Amino acid sequence: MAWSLVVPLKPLALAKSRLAGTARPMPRSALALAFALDTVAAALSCGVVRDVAVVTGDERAAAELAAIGAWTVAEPPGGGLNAALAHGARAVRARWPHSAVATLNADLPALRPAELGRVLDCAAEFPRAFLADAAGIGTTLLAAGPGNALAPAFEGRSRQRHRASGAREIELSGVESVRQDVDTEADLRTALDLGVGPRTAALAASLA
Ligand SMILES: Nc1nc2c(ncn2[C@@H]2O[C@H](COP(=O)(O)OP(=O)(O)OP(=O)(O)O)[C@@H](O)[C@H]2O)c(=O)[nH]1
Ligand SMILES: C=C(OP(=O)(O)O)C(=O)O
Repeated sequence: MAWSLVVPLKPLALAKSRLAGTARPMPRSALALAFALDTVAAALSCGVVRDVAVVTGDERAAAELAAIGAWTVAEPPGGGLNAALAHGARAVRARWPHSAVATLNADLPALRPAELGRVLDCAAEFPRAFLADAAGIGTTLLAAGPGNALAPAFEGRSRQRHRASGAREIELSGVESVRQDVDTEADLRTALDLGVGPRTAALAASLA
């Protein structure tokens, strides 16, 4: 099955607020952009991904992500993350009416295309499916097969919410790179240990 991915991205100046207040000042905007570029580049290299739509109100991020092959959808007014994702899914279905669609967080800098492919192949067996994040509380990917509404319920304890919504939890092992979102400095260290994409690696090296 060919997938369209919807990747949400906050304005860079507001993103990654949990990387603030650490012992050393972190360039949060630059990190958020590096994570998004590495996430989207890896997703575009996955054999079952047809295209990646990034929903963002950030012009610089939109331009840089378009330059590596994503298409961009303007942020809908006043909605927050779930509204942005639902809007992105509608834009995908306007372009590809019978498409399978999956959301993918923009903060997965260790993402490996083969692991994403395994998760999407598993998701293809269910009307809706999701993958819990590494912490076991949130969600990094929510998928809806052709003809099924995405019905995103992200933010906070979204693993539980997605399970309660009837989406099937994907319980594959060996897909850590798809689960490892980076919210904190400890998450960043774990992602660096897994192996991150080139933009995050270069930025992390310059901070070391
Ligand atoms: N387009 C869009 N993306 C969002 C919005 N809120 C969060 N995101 C994205 O959703 C994903 C998960 O976001 P969060 O973990 O809540 O936010 P974050 O900026 O990554 O980190 P914090 O500021 O520390 O919460 C990331 O890809 C964010 O960029 C929103 O209102 N609009
Ligand atoms: C918004 C979510 O992610 P995070 O853990 O990055 O806040 C979520 O998992 O629903």
